[in-house]
Amino acid sequence: ATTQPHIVILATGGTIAGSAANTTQTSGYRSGEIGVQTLINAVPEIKNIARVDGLQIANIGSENMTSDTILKLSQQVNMLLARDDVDGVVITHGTDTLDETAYFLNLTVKSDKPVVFTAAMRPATAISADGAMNLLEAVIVAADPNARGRGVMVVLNDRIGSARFVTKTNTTTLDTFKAPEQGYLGVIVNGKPQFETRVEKIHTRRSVFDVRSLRKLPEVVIIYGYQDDPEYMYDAAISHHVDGIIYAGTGAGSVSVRSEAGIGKAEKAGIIVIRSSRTGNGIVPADKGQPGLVANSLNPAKARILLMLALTHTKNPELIQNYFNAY
Ligand SMILES: NC(=O)C[C@H](N)C(=O)O
Repeated sequence: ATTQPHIVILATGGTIAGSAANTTQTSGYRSGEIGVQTLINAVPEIKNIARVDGLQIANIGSENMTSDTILKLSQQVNMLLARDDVDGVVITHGTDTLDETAYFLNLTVKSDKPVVFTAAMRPATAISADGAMNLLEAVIVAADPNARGRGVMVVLNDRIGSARFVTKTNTTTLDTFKAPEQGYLGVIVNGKPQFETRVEKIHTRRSVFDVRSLRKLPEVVIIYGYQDDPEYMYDAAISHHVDGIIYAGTGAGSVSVRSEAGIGKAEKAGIIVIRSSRTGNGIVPADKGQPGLVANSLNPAKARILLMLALTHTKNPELIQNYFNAY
């Protein structure tokens, strides 16, 4: 069995490690209760696929994930994948902010070896809990040589999604991770991954972003656009000396007169502002006369991740826009 691939499972918490008072409870339970070794022991089938080690990074609901923790996670994954005796990693994570951490690693992992995020929608204590199959399928993908070089992946519900594109689209259902525009990278059928597409956007080894010795990420906040949205949200961001603002804009990133005034003030204060869309799909065009830079097809939360990384390199708006077009 020494010829089996060696996969390291890094656990951060979430519903996959959640526990509820009874078998029918699927909300209001506690996330991040069960340790990584218990998660692994619950899926003995993993032994047929790979030799696995577990590492507990955190045990939290992903609404409490922080920039400091994702930075440390990326550094840990880079160290693991640099080792000849590690073939891939699986990361268990809460679904609520999984797309943010996965996209951060998609931009900062310097390796072609597979990095696979997985999670669950039902706590481990529920009937038909999805965590065990998701963990097994994540290990299957991480152990597959054909999974190399595809960027960071998200495996849930028999699908392989790209961290660049998939996001949580439903509050409670099992098939919540989707990318309506771009679809999936592939599927897992009867324990075998079948890859169908590749991502064009730059990721992992080709990404210019290197956080291996970075101590702290810049601070970027998100301001939501809606009817009567007040200018004082921008005043608050400016007085807190944030480094960047993502505008989660209406429609194709349209800006109210009040937001326009706020964005103008923020830019005068040296803050980079990116217009994205609250619709969750489509590209925000860089129309003349509109303030700020544009997020391309990144949702507001992922645009925040890329802006934090871009700001570790430059404050030059043209260069930052180039990153948003390419990543
Ligand atoms: N399904 C989940 O994992 C939700 C949970 N609140 C989390 O993100 O940690």
